[in-house]
Amino acid sequence: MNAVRLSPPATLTNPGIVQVTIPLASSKSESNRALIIDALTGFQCDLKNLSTARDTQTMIRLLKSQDNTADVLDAGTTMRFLTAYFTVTGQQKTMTGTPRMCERPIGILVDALRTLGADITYLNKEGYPPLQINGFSSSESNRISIRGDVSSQYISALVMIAPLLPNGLTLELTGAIGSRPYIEMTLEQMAYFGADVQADWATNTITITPKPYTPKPYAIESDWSGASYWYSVAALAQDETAEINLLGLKSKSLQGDSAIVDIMRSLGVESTFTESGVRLTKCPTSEFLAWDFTDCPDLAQTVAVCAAVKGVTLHLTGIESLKIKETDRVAALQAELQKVGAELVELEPNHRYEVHQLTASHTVPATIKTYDDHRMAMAFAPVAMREEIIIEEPRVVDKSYPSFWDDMARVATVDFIDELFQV
Ligand SMILES: O=C(O)C1=C[C@@H](OP(=O)(O)O)[C@@H](O)[C@H](O)C1
Ligand SMILES: C=C(OP(=O)(O)O)C(=O)O
Repeated sequence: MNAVRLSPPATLTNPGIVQVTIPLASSKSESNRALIIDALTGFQCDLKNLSTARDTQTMIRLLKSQDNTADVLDAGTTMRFLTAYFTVTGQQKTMTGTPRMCERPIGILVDALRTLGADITYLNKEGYPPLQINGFSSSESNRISIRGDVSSQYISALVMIAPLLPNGLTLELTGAIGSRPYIEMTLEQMAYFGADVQADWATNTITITPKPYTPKPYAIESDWSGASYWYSVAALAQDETAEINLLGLKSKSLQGDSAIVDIMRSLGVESTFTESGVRLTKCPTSEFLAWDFTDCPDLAQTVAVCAAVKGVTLHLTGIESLKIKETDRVAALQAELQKVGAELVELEPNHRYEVHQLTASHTVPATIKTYDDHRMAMAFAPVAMREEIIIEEPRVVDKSYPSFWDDMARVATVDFIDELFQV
C-alpha cells in the first residue's frame, strides 16, 4: 500500500474583524484576448498586469510552443480562441484538454471556421475536442450566421481573427445572446488595437473590415469575477464595520461581472469607488432578490451561496449555460447548497430557479466538493464568515485566482489539513 499525498482540503474558521486591502488577480478574460491580439501583431504589444491564472499561463505557453499538440487543460477561452488563432495563422495543431474540456461543445465555432475555409477534423466525437486543425485556405465567404445562446467565446474567437481575413467578416448572431458583455469586451479591446469593428445590437450584426491590428501597450484591469468573492465576504461578515478595499478595479469596466456592484447592494454591500479601486462596506439587505445572469453567468455561484447563507430568497434566470462550464454548475450547486442548509430548485424547467434557506439544521462544518471547478471553491469559501467550512481540492482556484487562499487568510484562518491519504 502506497502513501500518497493528495491536495489537502482547506478548513476555514474564525473570522475576526474584516478590515482588509486586497490587490486582486487581474482578469483572465481580458488577458487572453490581449494575448491573442498581441500574437496577431507578431508579439509587438507591451502587455502589463497579465493574469497569473492558469488559463492565461496556458495561453502564453501554447502561443509560443512549437509542439503539434496544444493541450489547453480546462481553459475554455484558451481552447476556443486558440482554435481560431491557429487556423487563421495556418498552424497544424491537435487541440485537446481535460476530460471535461472534451465534453464542452465546440461544433458551432468549428462550423463557422470551416465556412471561412478551415480544414478541421474531430478526433473523437463530432462537435467536441479533441480536434485536428489541418489547414486553412480562405474562402470568399465573409458572412456567417451563428447561434449566440451556447457560448459567446465562439463569437469572440471569430471576431478576433476577422481583421486578418481577406474579406473581413460579418457575423449575424441568431437566437438569444448569452454573455454579451464578453463579446463587447472583445470588440472594445480590438478597437483599442486599431481594428475597424461595428456592432449593431438592434439587428445583432457585427461587421469587421480587413485591417491589421496596431501594436500598442495595454494594461489589464483587476478581475471583477474574482472581486465577487470579496463582495460575498463583506455581505456575510458578522463585523458590522467590515471594510474591504479591492485594488485595481474601475467603475467603468470592460467586464460585465462588474454587475456584482448592483447585485450586492441588495445583499448588503455598498461600493464606493476610490482612486485605487473600490471600497466595500455594509448596507441594509433585501429579503428577496431576482437576477438574470445571462450577461454575467460566472457570478451565479457567488450570489447563490451568499443569498442562501444570508437567508435571502433568490430567483435566478439566465443560468442555462452553467451546465456546460467547468462542471454542470447547476447540479453542483444543488448538491452542495444542501450542505449549508439551503436548496436550489427549478421553478420553470431549464429557465427559472430559486435558492432558499431550509428550516432544518445542517452539519457544521460542511465539506464542500468542488467538481474541478474553481468557482465552486471560491463561492463557498466566504461561508467561513458565518461557520466553519471545509473545501475539498482547494487548488482548483489556480484556474483563475491562484492567490485566493493567501488573500482569504487575511480574513479567516485557512488550514490545509496536511494528512496522508492511503491508496
Ligand atoms: O469570453 C470569456 O472570457 C468568457 C466568457 C464566458 O463564457 P460563455 O460565453 O461560454 O458564457 C464566461 O463564462 C467565461 O468565464 C469567460
Ligand atoms: C467558465 C469559465 O471559464 P472558461 O469557460 O474559459 O473555461 C469560468 O472561468 O468560470
